[in-house]
Amino acid sequence: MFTNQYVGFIGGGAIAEALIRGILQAGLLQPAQILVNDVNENRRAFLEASYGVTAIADSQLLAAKADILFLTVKPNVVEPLLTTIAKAILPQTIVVSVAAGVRLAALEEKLPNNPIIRVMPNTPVAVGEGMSVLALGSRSCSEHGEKAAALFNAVGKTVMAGEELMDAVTGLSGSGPGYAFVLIDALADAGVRVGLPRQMSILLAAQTLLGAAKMVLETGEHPAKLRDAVTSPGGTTIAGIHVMEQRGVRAALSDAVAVACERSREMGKRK
Ligand SMILES: NC(=O)C1=CN([C@@H]2O[C@H](COP(=O)(O)OP(=O)(O)OC[C@H]3O[C@@H](n4cnc5c(N)ncnc54)[C@H](OP(=O)(O)O)[C@@H]3O)[C@@H](O)[C@H]2O)C=CC1
Ligand SMILES: O=C(O)[C@@H]1CCC=N1
Repeated sequence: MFTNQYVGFIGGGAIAEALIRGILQAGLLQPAQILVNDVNENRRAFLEASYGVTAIADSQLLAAKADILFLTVKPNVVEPLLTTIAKAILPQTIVVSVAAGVRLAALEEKLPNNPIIRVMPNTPVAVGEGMSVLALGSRSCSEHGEKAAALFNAVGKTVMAGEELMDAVTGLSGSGPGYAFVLIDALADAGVRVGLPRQMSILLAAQTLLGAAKMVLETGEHPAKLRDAVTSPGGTTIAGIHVMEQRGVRAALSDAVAVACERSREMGKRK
């Protein structure tokens, strides 16, 4: 599907690196097929040295070469960047924007000919366990969607959705690894508090969340049913869960997702 094709990234930061690492690890593309642009020369050199990809200092040159072009800059940089590359990009190039809050309509206005796809991935794409949600723009057909989905399927799970769900997706799975790292860190600290060595505690916390997540995905059971199976009557787990409920862990997570979703909405309104 990607033979003799170039995949370009403008913006070589955290999410671009996670995608490049995951895509190469999956063997979907060869390093020579990946082109990267970043304003920072050191960053370009780092990506070239670490992954064997080709760094291009001029974003217009990269845009002109890419068959699929990822926009992996911060949301406020997307529109000026599109003004810069609009004349250079070929009309058949598929543009994939991962910028939080940036609407398809705004992208399509700036690039009037290209098929555009808006995606919200997350950083676990770096280890093949990403969660990416794709929304097709008005000029994208199913073939464009399948091509983009193939890249994201290689680095995790993929769902197609309407753009109206993107702010909610951003609040849950886009930002979600951040919440999960806080939880793992907090559990690891808690383990240290009750006497576990630090490294062992981090392993126990991370593997426990990984195992629980895998059980939800593999059994298809409702998480509440799986939780019930851990909680022996009068036992340890129900004693711990009682404290979580008392301290509002559920409500805190609910508010975290709602506030992040709202933040994504606000970013979409910004001119
Ligand atoms: N990180 C995440 O978990 C996720 C991020 N996203 C989205 O991905 C995008 C990038 O986020 P993230 O990777 O975290 O951000 P980073 O700041 O890590 O990466 C952005 C990179 O782009 C560079 N840059 C800035 N301006 C330009 C330009 N005009 N041309 C080329 N490169 C430029 C930045 O350099 P400098 O720092 O010097 O300005 C930086 O290296 C955002 O829109 C975000 O919403 C989406 C899903 C998840
Ligand atoms: O924090 C952010 O704005 C980006 C979007 C989703 C995850 N990181």
